[in-house]
Amino acid sequence: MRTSIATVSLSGSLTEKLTAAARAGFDGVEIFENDLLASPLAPEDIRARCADLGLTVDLYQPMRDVEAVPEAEFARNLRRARHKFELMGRLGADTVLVCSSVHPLAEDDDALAAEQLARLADLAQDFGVRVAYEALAWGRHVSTYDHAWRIVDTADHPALGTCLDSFHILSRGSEPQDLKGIADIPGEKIFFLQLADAPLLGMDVLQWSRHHRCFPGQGGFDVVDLVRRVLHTGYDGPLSLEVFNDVLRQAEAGPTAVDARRSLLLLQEELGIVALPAPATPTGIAFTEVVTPDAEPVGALLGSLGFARTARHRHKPVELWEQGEARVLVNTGPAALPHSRLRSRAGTPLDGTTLAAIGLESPDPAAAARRAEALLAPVLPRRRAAEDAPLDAVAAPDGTELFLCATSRPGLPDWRADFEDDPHTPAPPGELRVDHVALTQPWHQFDEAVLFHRGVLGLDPQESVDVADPYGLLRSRAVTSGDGAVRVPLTVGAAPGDDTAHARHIALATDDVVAAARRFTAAGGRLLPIPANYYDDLAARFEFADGELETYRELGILYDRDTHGVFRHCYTRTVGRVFFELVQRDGGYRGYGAANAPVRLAAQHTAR
Ligand SMILES: O=C(O)c1ccc(O)c(O)c1
Ligand SMILES: [Mg+2]
Repeated sequence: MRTSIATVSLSGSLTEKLTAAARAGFDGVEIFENDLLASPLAPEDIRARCADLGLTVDLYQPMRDVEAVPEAEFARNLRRARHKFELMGRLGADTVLVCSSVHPLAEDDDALAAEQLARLADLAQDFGVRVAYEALAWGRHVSTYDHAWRIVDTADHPALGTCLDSFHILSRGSEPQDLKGIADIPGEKIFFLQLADAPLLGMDVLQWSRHHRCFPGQGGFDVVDLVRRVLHTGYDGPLSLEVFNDVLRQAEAGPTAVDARRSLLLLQEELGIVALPAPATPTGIAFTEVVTPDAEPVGALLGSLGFARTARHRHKPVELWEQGEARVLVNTGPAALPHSRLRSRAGTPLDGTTLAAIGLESPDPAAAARRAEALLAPVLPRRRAAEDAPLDAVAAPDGTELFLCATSRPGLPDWRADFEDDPHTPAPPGELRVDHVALTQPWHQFDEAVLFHRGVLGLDPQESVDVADPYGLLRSRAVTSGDGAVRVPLTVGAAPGDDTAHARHIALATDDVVAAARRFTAAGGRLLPIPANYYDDLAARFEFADGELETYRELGILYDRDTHGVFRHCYTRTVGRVFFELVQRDGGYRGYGAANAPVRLAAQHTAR
């Protein structure tokens, strides 16, 4: 099906919006009136620009407060409409959206609304234009799609149809009986279909619509079900995204358009109208990769955690550190350089150390890369050098490199083959494995990141939680594989220069966090000190065995429980923007210690 996007969903000038939409592969656009009014381009130039970019102008919108008004008022509306229909001819747009009136003079009179909309449609017809009437969820008298359709049906005019908008419909209720009426609308009378999702918030519907819409798959509405119902009517117009969102208004148009189109591809895949390579959900973490200008502090930290440097890359400045099943690459190559230009909030240069890549163990690396590419993820060069193994890798929205790995699997390229073992240092027999890898995200990319990890990698998003940081509020949402072998909490919300809240971390699972913490400190490692107040509160909330709480207090071990089990965890100091966590997950505990995160974040700010 054709896909379209409303210019209001993208930031920048009209030209920037059009370019971004075309580059992301959209077939058309809805031109929002304000974008046209603010553009220095004449309508004919906009039309030509769209044609050059391969875009059709699928809708001009909105016309407001047209119907069910006193005759003198309606005469003025027709005059206004004539101007707009002329403009649409110059623009090359054949459909105009009229949203249901919020005008104080509008009357609760369906017959009048139908009669006036028919007269509007008469005029539109003279200009070769069609009118699509849409119920705003907060319309004064018409606020539901079935009411708007009844009026259109009564008007019975070939140039008048309805526009369905998933937000207005689903924000008012999405029980099957609320949606049954869609089947009664003939497909050819649905002139347009606008799609938006939204998080389920208990708030005023106008504010919800104007500030919190998101792309399908990023909120809580069942947009797929709605579109399926609309397609059953025979509707064959475009699937068009109309997302009013405060964050997207500030984000760059190019990446937003890609995010938008990925959302539509996934929606069409669910509907069975687009075939994409099937997801090959990762089965484990093969490695994590830290880039750093100086391998020494990272190596010292890894050493205290019981890791040993077991191998080196054959032609790149990359070391492999191993302990148990956990593997960390330490890369001091050119990738480490751009980060060294980062500045902290205080303006001081940041240590560029960061977690820049993850190796995901994949059941089928090539297929996983094909799916990622089909979903518009940048595919990274398969070989960095002629001698390297041809590895499949793609970039996540934030630039994190995701290597799709087949570790020690015969017949498939093996990242491990690029490393030469140090004959003197075998991997230590430790017990650590990666429990989770926490990836902080740029503030404007959270919804995109969650959709990417779900749609591209096949990971399941978990509940979203808010975490208080001393200098902001962070939102955190983990994406996981069904068996928990891959767990990636995504976090966002910190000011860009806040290096504490932006630090990423690798959590290592152990069966005995007290023993692991003691080994770490005995090896010279320093754990993050946790305030005494925290332990006083723990004593109030839980009962502990004799001496247990004292041990946690002494080491800085945090404690949490859910309905399944118990979580004990502690943190190393931070190097640049990377730290480690030791975790003990017992009895099927599902979370990540979110209840403790505010204390941890405050302690990390203090430690800096
Ligand atoms: O918020 C609004 O005014 C508005 C305008 C046009 C639309 O298509 C819509 O869904 C909402
Ligand atoms: Mg709309």
